[in-house]
Amino acid sequence: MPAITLTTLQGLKQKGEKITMLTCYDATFAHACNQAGVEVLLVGDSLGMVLQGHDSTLPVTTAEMAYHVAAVKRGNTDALILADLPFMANATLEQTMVNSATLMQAGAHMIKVEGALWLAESIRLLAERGIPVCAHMGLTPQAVNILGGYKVQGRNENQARQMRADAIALEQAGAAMLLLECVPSELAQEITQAVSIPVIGIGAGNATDGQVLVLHDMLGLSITGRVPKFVKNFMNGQTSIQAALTAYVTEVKAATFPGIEHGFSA
Ligand SMILES: Nc1nc(=O)c2c([nH]1)NC[C@@H]1CN(c3ccc(C(=O)N[C@@H](CCC(=O)O)C(=O)O)cc3)CN21
Ligand SMILES: CC(C)C(=O)C(=O)O
Ligand SMILES: [Mg+2]
Repeated sequence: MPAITLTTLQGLKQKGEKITMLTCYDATFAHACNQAGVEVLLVGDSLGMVLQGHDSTLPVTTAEMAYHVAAVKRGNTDALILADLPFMANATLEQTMVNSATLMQAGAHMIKVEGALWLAESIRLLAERGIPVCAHMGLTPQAVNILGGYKVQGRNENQARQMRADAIALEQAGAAMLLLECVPSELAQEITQAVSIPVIGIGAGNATDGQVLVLHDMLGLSITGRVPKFVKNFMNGQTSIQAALTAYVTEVKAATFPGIEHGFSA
C-alpha cells in the first residue's frame, strides 16, 4: 500500500485540506511527484494526446494504459495511483470488470470512468469487487464527438440540476471520488458541498476538495501552443521541474491556485 490511501483523501476533505493531483505517465515523474508531495498520480488517457500525439484521447487502449500504470508504479512509493479506463473499455459491464482488473493488476489503486448517471451500475459492481471508482463528470473528453468540442458543461440551469443530481446518485452507487472538468465554479462548489466523497476539479474553480492538471501543461509544454484557460505554467519563476512541481503543491494547498481567471462562470 502507498502512504496515501482513499482514507487519507477522505480525511483531507474532512479537514478542509486541499488534495493535489497531477497526471503522470512514467517512473521518473512518479518519483519527482512523490518528492513534491503530490498525493494522487493520475495515469490519464490524455497520454494519447501529450505522449502519443493524437488529436483526441479516443485511440488509447487498455494495454497502453496498463504499460504506463506499471511504469508509474515502479517509480512510486507514496502516492495513490488513479488510472483512466480508456474509450470504449467500458462498452459492456463485463469489459468494464475485465479492463479495470487489468489496470489494477498493473498497479492502479483506483479507476476513473467518464460519464454521468448511467455509470451507477458499473460503479456499484466495481466497488463490490474491491475497486474504488472516481466518476469523471462535466467535460468528458471521450465524448468529444457528442459534445462538439472541448466545451464548458453545466452552464444552463437544466444541465446544472442534472449534474448535481447525478453526482449525488453516483456517490450513493458507491463512487469513491468525483472529478469535475470544465464546469462553472459555482456549480462545482455546490456539488462539492452536496457530497461527502472528495471532489477534484480541473477548470472547476477553487472550491473543490482538490485540483488536477495535465503534467505537460503545468510545465509549460504544448504541441499546439493553445492551452485551456484553466492551465497555469508553474515553470514560470522556477529553475527546475522539481521546483515547479513543489510550487504547484504549495499553491493548491494554499488555495492560491486556481485563481478566478482559471475558472468559468455560468
Ligand atoms: N494537454 C492536455 N490538457 C488537458 O487538460 C486535456 C488534454 N490534454 N486532453 C484531454 C482533455 C481535453 N481537455 C481540454 C481541451 C481544451 C479545452 C478548452 O480549450 N476549453 C476552452 C473552453 C471553451 C468554452 O468556454 O466552452 C477554454 O477556453 O479553456 C478544455 C479541455 C482537457 N484534457
Ligand atoms: C484531464 C484529466 C482529468 C484526465 O482525465 C486525463 O489526463 O486524462
Ligand atoms: Mg482522462
